[in-house]
Amino acid sequence: MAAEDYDVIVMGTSQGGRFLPLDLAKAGRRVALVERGPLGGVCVNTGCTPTKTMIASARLAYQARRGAEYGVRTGPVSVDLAAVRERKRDMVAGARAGYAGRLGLDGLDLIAGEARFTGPKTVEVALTGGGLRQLRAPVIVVDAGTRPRPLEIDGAAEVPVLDSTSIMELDEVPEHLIVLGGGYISPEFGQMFRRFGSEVTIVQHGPRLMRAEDDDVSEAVAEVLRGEGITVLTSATPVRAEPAGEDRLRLTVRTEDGERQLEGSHLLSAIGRVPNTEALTPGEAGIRLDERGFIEVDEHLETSVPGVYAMGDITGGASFTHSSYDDYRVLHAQLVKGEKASTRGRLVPHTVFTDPQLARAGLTEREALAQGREIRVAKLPMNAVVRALETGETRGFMKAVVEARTGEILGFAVLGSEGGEIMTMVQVAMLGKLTAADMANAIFTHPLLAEGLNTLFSLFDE
Ligand SMILES: Cc1cc2nc3c(=O)[nH]c(=O)nc-3n(C[C@H](O)[C@H](O)[C@H](O)COP(=O)(O)OP(=O)(O)OC[C@H]3O[C@@H](n4cnc5c(N)ncnc54)[C@H](O)[C@@H]3O)c2cc1C
Ligand SMILES: NC(=O)c1ccc[n+]([C@@H]2O[C@H](COP(=O)([O-])OP(=O)(O)OC[C@H]3O[C@@H](n4cnc5c(N)ncnc54)[C@H](O)[C@@H]3O)[C@@H](O)[C@H]2O)c1
Repeated sequence: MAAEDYDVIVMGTSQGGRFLPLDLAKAGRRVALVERGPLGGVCVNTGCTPTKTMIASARLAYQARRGAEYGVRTGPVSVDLAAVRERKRDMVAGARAGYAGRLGLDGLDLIAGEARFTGPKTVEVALTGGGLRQLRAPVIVVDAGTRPRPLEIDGAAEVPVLDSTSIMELDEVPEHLIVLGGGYISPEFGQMFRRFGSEVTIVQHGPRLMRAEDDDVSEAVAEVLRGEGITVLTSATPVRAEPAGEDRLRLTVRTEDGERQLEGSHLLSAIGRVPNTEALTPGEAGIRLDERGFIEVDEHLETSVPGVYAMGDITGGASFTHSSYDDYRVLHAQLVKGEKASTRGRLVPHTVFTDPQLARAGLTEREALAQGREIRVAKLPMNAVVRALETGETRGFMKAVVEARTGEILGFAVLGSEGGEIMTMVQVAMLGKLTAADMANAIFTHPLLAEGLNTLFSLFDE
């Protein structure tokens, strides 16, 4: 079968995969866009959009139960998970349709199917509707993402194991949800389902939740979760799963005090993600993978094969929608505008959508010390922020790490109400090279959460 020639082939329709082909087609290139799943990738379909939509329902349930604290009487609160799911499905459908509506462009061929490399610049697509197509292009962009890491413990095949996608399709609130993992997904879903009414046990094999954070930060997150009635087990490794009577399962975990058995109604595995590289057969093109199976790229996002680029989670870097979107910026500059662009030195923040949110930009205290920097650290509990007191959202704290001599802000973490927004203010200050003194002396409106930043950064004056 003769190959069809294109200027560019893009695989995957996520952050870059959804914008880059449009830009390229508008610039007069002939583009093939190949997608094996629903349009929009993980973020829109099974990641950010649905989770944050469901988290909003969970927060409302939580707030409703706290009504009396604010002098507001509410009746008993119950959650209709099927209705929560419906709201989530509508949100996802809307986001997906919004993107699909923009695709009708001359020069852009959307091909539904699974792409695989057959050579450095040739791709075969197994069409969703049956049949094959052969494509060829001098430039190929891979935005094929990741999927949940499968649980590989004894008995995993004998019990239903939910992942971050299937758990959002439940229509009844689990009686007791056991969550494996202590990264991003586990606390977001753990707290969500606790607020929906489940008993929740989090099993984290590391000694702390969110190990990339400083100890005091991850301890505070665990405290918040425990405060809502979630059992958080750390240094606990799942070793075996088995059925335990009707609709129940038993999980054996290895802890420092020996083996322990947990019984629950549902099991969610959130133990990380693996790259979608198998189906892609990158070896056929000579594309080098790292030891974890992710695609190796340089600072320009070019793989070991010139003209073949990769972006997003499949490159094994920060796994966020905004970092994937920034990869798009880098590729847009190079492939559309013909400029040089790089991922080097970029400041990638993150926000975990627990309530309160955990957010960070820049270095942790541990990372700054490991770099041999002379630092000063200030911490302010959220209950010292007037707005937090007034709104009854006093859990958590803010933490700033600055260079001792110059006051340069090296890092900022917050566990607090609207933590992501607060962190972003400090991130902007970091981008603008403002110092701790600038933040201490700025006039912020009273009584905003932002005002707490005056107080936090003033602590460096003491
Ligand atoms: C539950 C959950 C919640 C999340 N919440 C957040 C959040 O709040 N904020 C945030 O920043 N990030 C969040 N993320 C992470 C975010 O979703 C990802 O970082 C982001 O989607 C990565 O985008 P990507 O460009 O790597 O591609 P992906 O979104 O992974 O999309 C890859 C696409 O490629 C397609 N594909 C794969 N292989 C092939 C092939 N061979 N042929 C054709 N098509 C193929 C797939 O079908 C998919 O559509 C969350 C993730 C999960 C799982
Ligand atoms: N708010 C957000 O930005 C957001 C939300 C959800 C997911 N995400 C993205 O999705 C990605 C995947 O999230 P995740 O939480 O699955 O992965 P993760 O890599 O963040 O965390 C995996 C967790 O599983 C634990 N673990 C690993 N193997 C285990 C095992 N065998 N048994 C028990 N625990 C084990 C690890 O110690 C770690 O705590 C993240 O990298 C993140 O970037 C982002």
